Amino acid sequence: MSEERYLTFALGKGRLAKKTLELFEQIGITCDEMKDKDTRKLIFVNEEYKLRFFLAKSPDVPTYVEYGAADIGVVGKDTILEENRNVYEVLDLGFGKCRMCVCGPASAGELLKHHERIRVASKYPNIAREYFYNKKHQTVDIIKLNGSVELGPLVELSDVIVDIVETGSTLKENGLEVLEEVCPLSARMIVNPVSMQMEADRIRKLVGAIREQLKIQS
Ligand SMILES: Nc1ncnc2c1ncn2[C@@H]1O[C@H](COP(=O)(O)OP(=O)(O)OP(=O)(O)O)[C@@H](O)[C@H]1O
Ligand SMILES: O=P(O)(O)OC[C@H]1O[C@H](OP(=O)(O)OP(=O)(O)O)[C@H](O)[C@@H]1O
Repeated sequence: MSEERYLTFALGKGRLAKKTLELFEQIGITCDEMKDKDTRKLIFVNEEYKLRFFLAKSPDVPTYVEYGAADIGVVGKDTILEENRNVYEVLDLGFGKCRMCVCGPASAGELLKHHERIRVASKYPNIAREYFYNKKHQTVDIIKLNGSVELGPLVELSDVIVDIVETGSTLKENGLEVLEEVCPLSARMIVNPVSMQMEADRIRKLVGAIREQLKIQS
């Protein structure tokens, strides 16, 4: 009889990782080694269930999953939309809730209303392009930034930004506001299409257990 292969998980580093591991713990899947903040180890194994976990930069998670280097990934919907990889999105995990929004000074509202050719700064150029060109049919100039995107309008690099809003405090502290909502976001589970077939039973059981756990919590 062939030995069961490891099911590999790629988890986005940062805000979502802790919640993801908590959720796995609630359904009995533990990986204590991963909690050690000082470790330089990259891959963690749960021998009992034949699982492997690794943390990766969020935008790389859909890449690992598309190529099958990971069977399953957990990442924000923003990253899924931006990276547009060939993966199945199987579950909304319900945490990491926030919104993708067009933000700027109140005065930029007029520029949006009149479909002016504005400058849009964003860490998410593909989401910004999809929204302005395909949804709003508005020609804009998109400027890619890698963080602290709110600086864009403050230093006049851009008229508006497309960025994540959670509590709204970053906007408020910088005299900016939400002008339009692009879409709601939360953490999602994604699966490699081949793994979905080859490991159908294990993945179905896992997704079922998580879904039940999420129901209990809500
Ligand atoms: N306030 C928030 N700001 C950013 N992301 C948020 C927020 N709230 C929830 N999220 C979700 O958490 C995910 C991870 O965000 P986080 O900033 O921790 O990691 P990241 O995208 O890898 O960023 P970086 O590498 O720049 O730190 C986001 O992709 C998003 O789906
Ligand atoms: O509505 P809020 O609760 O204020 O959260 C939104 C802020 O958090 C994120 O930035 P992050 O902290 O990830 O840093 P970054 O700007 O370097 O990406 C996001 O890009 C906003 O700036």
